[in-house]
Amino acid sequence: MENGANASFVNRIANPDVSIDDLVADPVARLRAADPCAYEDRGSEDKAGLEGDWADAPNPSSWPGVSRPSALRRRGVDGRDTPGHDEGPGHDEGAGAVLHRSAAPAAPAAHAVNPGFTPNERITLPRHLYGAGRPNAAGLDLADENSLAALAAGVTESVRIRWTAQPAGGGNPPRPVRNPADNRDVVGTVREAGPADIEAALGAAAGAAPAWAATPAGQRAAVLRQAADTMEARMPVLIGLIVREAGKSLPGAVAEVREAVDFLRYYAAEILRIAADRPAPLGPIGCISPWNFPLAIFTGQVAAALAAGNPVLAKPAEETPLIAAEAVRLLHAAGVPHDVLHLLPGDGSVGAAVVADARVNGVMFTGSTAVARLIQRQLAGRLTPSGQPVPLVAETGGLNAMIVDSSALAEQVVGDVIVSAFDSAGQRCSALRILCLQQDIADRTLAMLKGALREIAVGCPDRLSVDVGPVITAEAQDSIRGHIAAMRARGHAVAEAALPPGLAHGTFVAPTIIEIDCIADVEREVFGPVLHVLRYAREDLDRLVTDINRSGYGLTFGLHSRIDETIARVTGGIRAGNIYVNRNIIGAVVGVQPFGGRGLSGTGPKAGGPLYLGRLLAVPPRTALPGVAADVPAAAQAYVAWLRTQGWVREAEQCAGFLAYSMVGASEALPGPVGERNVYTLRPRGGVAAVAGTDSGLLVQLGAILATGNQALVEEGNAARTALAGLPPEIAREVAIVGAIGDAAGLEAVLFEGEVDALRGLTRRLAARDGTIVQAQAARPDSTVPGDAYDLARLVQEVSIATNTAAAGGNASLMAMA
Ligand SMILES: NC(=O)c1ccc[n+]([C@@H]2O[C@H](COP(=O)([O-])OP(=O)(O)OC[C@H]3O[C@@H](n4cnc5c(N)ncnc54)[C@H](O)[C@@H]3O)[C@@H](O)[C@H]2O)c1
Ligand SMILES: N[C@@H](CCC=O)C(=O)O
Repeated sequence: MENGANASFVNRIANPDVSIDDLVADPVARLRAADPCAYEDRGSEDKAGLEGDWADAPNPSSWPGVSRPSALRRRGVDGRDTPGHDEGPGHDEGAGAVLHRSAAPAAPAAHAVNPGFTPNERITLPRHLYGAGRPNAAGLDLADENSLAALAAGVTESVRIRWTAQPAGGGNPPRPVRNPADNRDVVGTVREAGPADIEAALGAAAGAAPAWAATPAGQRAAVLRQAADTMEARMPVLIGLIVREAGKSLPGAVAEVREAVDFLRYYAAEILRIAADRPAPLGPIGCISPWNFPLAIFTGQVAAALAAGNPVLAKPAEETPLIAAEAVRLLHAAGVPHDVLHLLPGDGSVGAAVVADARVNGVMFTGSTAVARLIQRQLAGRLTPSGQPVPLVAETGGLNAMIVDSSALAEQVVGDVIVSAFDSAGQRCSALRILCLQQDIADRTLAMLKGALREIAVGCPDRLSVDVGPVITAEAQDSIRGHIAAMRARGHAVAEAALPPGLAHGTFVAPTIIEIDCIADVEREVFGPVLHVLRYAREDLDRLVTDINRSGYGLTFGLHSRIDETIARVTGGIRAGNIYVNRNIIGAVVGVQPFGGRGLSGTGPKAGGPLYLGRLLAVPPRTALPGVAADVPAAAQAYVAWLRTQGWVREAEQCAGFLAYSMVGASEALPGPVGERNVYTLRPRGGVAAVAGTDSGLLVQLGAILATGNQALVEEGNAARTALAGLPPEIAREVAIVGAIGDAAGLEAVLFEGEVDALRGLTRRLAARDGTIVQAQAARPDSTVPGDAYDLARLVQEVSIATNTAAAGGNASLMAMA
């Protein structure tokens, strides 16, 4: 079964009703017999491009465009006369006609090929993967001619629409939004928000906060679900807009709409899950999003904030305001009141004005690490009405690596690497930046990668044949090209794909591979189609993991290996939020692979994960993951016992509560497709500072820190430190006495108890630091319930591990089914 037995073959070989003759029958002959017209007249185009290389990849997450009908090469999916592009035959035909004539035949239904076929009831249908309460977002089969006809009609409609984006107040004079694949194509116009628009939106949002907070969770969830249904139904039109405004490929745009729909349904389900706690919202939230997921991330932030009962000031990226405006129109139409959700298009200055306003009680930001730090500095010193530092959820960039050892299957590695590095023209925070190949297999794998590089089709992404579209702006293009030129000048070997002619009006960058000598050769996140490749010796594996961790980023990480011990060792040692084993490292699915990083890559909580809504509430639910078994460290238990022996009765009670509510060490398998195992796990964060004005406060903080498996960092100048005298050695080991908290290495979070002015000062000191964004959490002054003084969810590190279980020898879980 090793090496390439696919799941259906494995399933059939285990079926006693399938004869040997049937099993070994030629599948092509079988298809022809089922539909004599199938595969006629496709000639040599069937073998063109990547299709032949990847079509059999067993990974369910392989490049979504691989099954595209290659007969559509060089032809706009909407039949539009796209200027400057090579027009294939028939470009002047109507869209439906073009697609109808050139699309691949729809695959015959399974029962037509195999008359005895009945679906296995134990294999969940895609729509029901996440249970009855949350339908999976519908996809769009780009190899099916009916789907393509619907897509063509939607895209054509999308081209006819005069897309606009503006704030409710009217905004500044209009400016055109151009297609990055062809700057002569004006997609629509945006009126950016001016100071009066921002002020009006903030005033209205603050005024609307009580009513939205009082709206029952069920009603808010219903509105989000309605928006999800509308968005799903409108998928083809939205795809047309996303492709033109953001330069996304057609498969990428399908995934984008699906992710947005999933976010809406996920957060609707989540608010219902925790509604019994009657969670109180924070108040107006600023949602600031990037251009690279202009619908999904924009919608995800907004949906979460709305679900939690907060009004929203939504600031999309300046490059992609049109799709954001359409999402807001859909949400308003679904029932979100206009004074609750405000679109504020504009550049960073609009975002900065929202962040600066005292009425804003939380900020959700996705974008660069540098801007996240600016926002933290702007928020420093401000507190919410409940006396907490204003929450900042920042999801930022990554220097993502993949390690491939000599046991990995080269063909599978190459497919996963090409997708990870070059899908979306490398413009994903999750994209693979550094590939680490074990020396023994490096030459062969690199040769295969360079071969695959030559096969990547770069071009205008409105064509199904195109794998890689433009980068977002001329500025981005210059910056990426500058990096490639600088690496070449430094003597690194560079291999570039060829750019086809006819792309002069777009901002394209050829997919590129650069060989490097060490991780430190890559100094920053290069946000484009550039893959760095490093060779390592087998005996240096641990050092390599350390070097990757040392970069300070921690977003995605990949490992290709067939050796279980290596998988356990590397996934246990790597510090990344999303870990992928024997598959590609992009395309996290909402609720399946909760997404987000650590260190320079983000603050958490993970988007599309169970802790997310808690951060958008004034008082988060105490038990974010009911029913999961934590693994509370022995030192934490011993600490509670010690407190009791010392007569700290109230403190011992509070800390015993922490033991009950700690989630550290918990692991949960999340639902997903067969052939993949998705485990969500909670690890200790690392160093957590205890900053307390009283002995009692410090003792309670220590209980929270130990209950979550972290190391306590206590300032040597802290007068309350004397309360820790006499700690038994097994507990004292978990406490480090440090100089200034702000300078402490490994600092991940801070617990605070004391005066308001001291808290304000602390937030300013934390914001002034470089490196990881560290936030403080103040003790709840009104806390009377044991385990309630601090939100323990903020002291754990969420990690998602997705493993392709079908990578070695087919899908064993299917084979094991009766
Ligand atoms: N971790 C994730 O989930 C994730 C997802 C997508 C993108 N990213 C990261 O985003 C970056 C690319 O996106 P980008 O170029 O749009 O990022 P960016 O930081 O330049 O901009 C992001 C948003 O912040 C706004 N902004 C800029 N300056 C601001 C300020 N001073 N105050 C408030 N808002 C301000 C921008 O207008 C935009 O809306 C990459 O680094 C990528 O890795 C991360
Ligand atoms: N969630 C997306 C990346 C978002 C950032 O760009 C992925 O998993 O590929």
